[in-house]
Amino acid sequence: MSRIVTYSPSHTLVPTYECFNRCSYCNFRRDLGTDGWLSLDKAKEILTALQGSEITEILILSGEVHPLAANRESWFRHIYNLAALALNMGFYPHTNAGILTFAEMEKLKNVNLSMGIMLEQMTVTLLDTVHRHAPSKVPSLRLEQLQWAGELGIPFTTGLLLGIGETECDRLVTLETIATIHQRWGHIQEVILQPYNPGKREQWQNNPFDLQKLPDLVRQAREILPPDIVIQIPPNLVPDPLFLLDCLAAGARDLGGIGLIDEVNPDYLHLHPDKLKEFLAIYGWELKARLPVYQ
Ligand SMILES: O=c1nc2n(C[C@H](O)[C@H](O)[C@H](O)CO)c3cc(O)ccc3cc-2c(=O)[nH]1
Ligand SMILES: C[C@H]1O[C@@H](n2cnc3c(N)ncnc32)[C@H](O)[C@@H]1O
Ligand code: MET
Ligand code: SF4
Repeated sequence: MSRIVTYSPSHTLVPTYECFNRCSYCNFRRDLGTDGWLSLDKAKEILTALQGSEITEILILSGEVHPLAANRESWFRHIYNLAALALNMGFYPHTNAGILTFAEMEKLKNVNLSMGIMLEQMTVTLLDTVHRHAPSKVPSLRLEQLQWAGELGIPFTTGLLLGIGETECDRLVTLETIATIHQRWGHIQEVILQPYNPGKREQWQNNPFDLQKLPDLVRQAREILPPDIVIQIPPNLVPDPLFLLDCLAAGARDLGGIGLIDEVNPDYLHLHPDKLKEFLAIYGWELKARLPVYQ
């Protein structure tokens, strides 16, 4: 019998690429005033074209507006409207718009199946390096997001960004933090182990995370995290399929959202799920589509 690994057939909608943070590794953000908003009409056009396809999840991934900026309220309303539109058109929205207020999160819960925010790392010294110009990456703020999602009972995705200047010990601390949060509320569905990969647009241009280290980290994560949390590896960021197999052997069981473009890493294309399925089958793994909420 083959073992099962899942993925979510997904399409990403980007309300805006404009972001007041400047994470050094980001290939997604645009400066304020250089990108508009995705209109509801355009979104409707995109979603209409996706109806009847295999896509079930709409990932709403956004650049962020400062919490005190004059246009914060209209930015939030726009994200809400996009999620509501996707839901009304029969899709399952999953929003990651960075740091939200408790009230914003509570409202977005009504139009999302699940939501998420990456913890990145709990390491405060990164605020002197890659997160120097990114107030949204203060670890205590991100941790609070996980706690609020727990209080609100929102099925939640989080994860670690690997290779941004953290130590091996830092990674374990971040995993232990997620485990502790989950023990209290039980709402963390999946933890993404996301290797940093340099892209064409970013300032940083650092070396990619050493993939040799990934299977061992998956193994450690499997020991630290409660058994009902699924470990997710984005397959396009692990270009050597043999490493992907090693990650599965170490306990990873999900490949995340797979669509045409990975908006966060546009330089790294996804293999078509049919091709991935064929490849994995050779090694005794059955690739199965799932919804944004695990059964
Ligand atoms: O295809 C992607 N999906 C991303 N997802 C979606 C994820 O792979 C799953 O599709 C959803 O969590 C649904 O289970 C994220 C979700 C989050 O909550 C936080 C960060 C990410 C990051 C990515 C990403 O970089 N690429
Ligand atoms: C949406 C998530 O995408 C991740 N992210 C941002 N930039 C990169 C990159 N160059 N490589 C890999 N992941 C990245 C961060 O973890 C963010 O929280
Ligand atoms: N800005 C959000 C975050 O960093 C989500 C998109 S990142 C490309 O958490
Ligand atoms: S990673 Fe998210 S918060 Fe950081 S600059 Fe990019 S879009 Fe903004």
